[in-house]
Amino acid sequence: MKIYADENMPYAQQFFADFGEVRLFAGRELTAEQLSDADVLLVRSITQVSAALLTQAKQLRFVGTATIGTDHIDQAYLAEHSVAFSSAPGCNARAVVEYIVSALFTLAERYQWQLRDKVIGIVGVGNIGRRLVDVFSALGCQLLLCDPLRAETEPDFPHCPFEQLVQQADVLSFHVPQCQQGPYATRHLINQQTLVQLKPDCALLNACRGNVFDNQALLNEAQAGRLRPLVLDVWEQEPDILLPLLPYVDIATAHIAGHSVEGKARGTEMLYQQLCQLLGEPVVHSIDAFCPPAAVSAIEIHRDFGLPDVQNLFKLVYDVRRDDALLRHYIETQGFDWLRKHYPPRRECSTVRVLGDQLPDWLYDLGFSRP
Ligand SMILES: NC(=O)c1ccc[n+]([C@@H]2O[C@H](COP(=O)([O-])OP(=O)(O)OC[C@H]3O[C@@H](n4cnc5c(N)ncnc54)[C@H](O)[C@@H]3O)[C@@H](O)[C@H]2O)c1
Ligand SMILES: O=C(O)[C@H](O)[C@H](O)COP(=O)(O)O
Repeated sequence: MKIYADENMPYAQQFFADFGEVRLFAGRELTAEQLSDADVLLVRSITQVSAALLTQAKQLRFVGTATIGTDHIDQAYLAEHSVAFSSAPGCNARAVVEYIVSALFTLAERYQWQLRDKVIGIVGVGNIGRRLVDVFSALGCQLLLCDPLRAETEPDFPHCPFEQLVQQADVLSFHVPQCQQGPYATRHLINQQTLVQLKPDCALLNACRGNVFDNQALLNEAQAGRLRPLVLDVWEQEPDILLPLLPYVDIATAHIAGHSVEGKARGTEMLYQQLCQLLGEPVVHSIDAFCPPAAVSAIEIHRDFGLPDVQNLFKLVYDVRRDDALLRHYIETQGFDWLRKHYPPRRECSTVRVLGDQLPDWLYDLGFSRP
């Protein structure tokens, strides 16, 4: 069996070598010719799996993407050609949550906010949005949730229509899939018109897909002197992002919100489990055997613990300012894809056990492990 895997998919050899030869490829450079003998294709978000790419892949049985988003996959084509498909829902949700929490802690410090005074709007309450609700509820923040699809099927879902959210929120964080058309299209949810309706200092965070925000509209607004806190992990036209926007962005990163060691490894593991199921093989590998130990795996706390302490504890695990600094330093010399390929290891809060007496439950709701 020939297994083609993106070179940025961690542990691909370890998970898949039992099934055959694992060949690594550069995500944006894969050609139809290369896939002529492929049985399995494993991609990340930068490979467009289209009819054109698969024209010569006559023996392809399985396509997997080690990501949550699936907008780069022509799933209808795969179904028509009886090629099994799997994504990795939820694999890096925790990493994105920790990215957003770190970003909001940074903004709170920079603009002297009390997070509890802010109305936080979450657009898209799926795998990531739900976890954010848990975390921000644990921190005592006020939340408004917008997810019209959930509202349709869950009568108790506390849906706030987007138009209302735009007017009321102090912070808006987006966690929707890329969807170009239809009643729930997400393209340019933030555009010239919605920007005018927002509170002037409403912070905008995008860690889902670049074209959910009209980047040129953000630039126009900023160049007209209307500045607001901005956090962008994803951009229109990656990897060729709108560089003039950069000076106006508080936290700018290279589509790495989900790139924790665990998030990426879980993505590979989930595809491995799917392939085992397809082939009727037992699951014998797990990321526990492959992920290295975290530098800090336990801390002890023996006193009252408040929000400032949590912010410091969070920084011990992940501080998004590191990734912002890397982007600003390297974007023009090395480029967007280089930053992603050379992303320094980042662990999730779950790798740190917090020990101590009478610690509040909400500490663990944030993702830290119990003793
Ligand atoms: N930056 C990163 O590294 C990174 C990492 C992981 C995921 N993502 C992106 O984040 C997105 C969300 O991830 P997820 O795991 O939470 O996905 P999910 O599918 O679990 O949840 C998405 C939610 O958005 C809702 N939704 C769809 N259209 C909407 C609309 N127009 N308005 C409001 N809500 C809408 C859906 O009903 C669903 O509940 C993914 O699709 C992916 O594109 C980015
Ligand atoms: O949808 C996702 O899961 C993320 O956007 C994913 O982490 C993107 O990263 P990539 O697969 O390109 O490394």
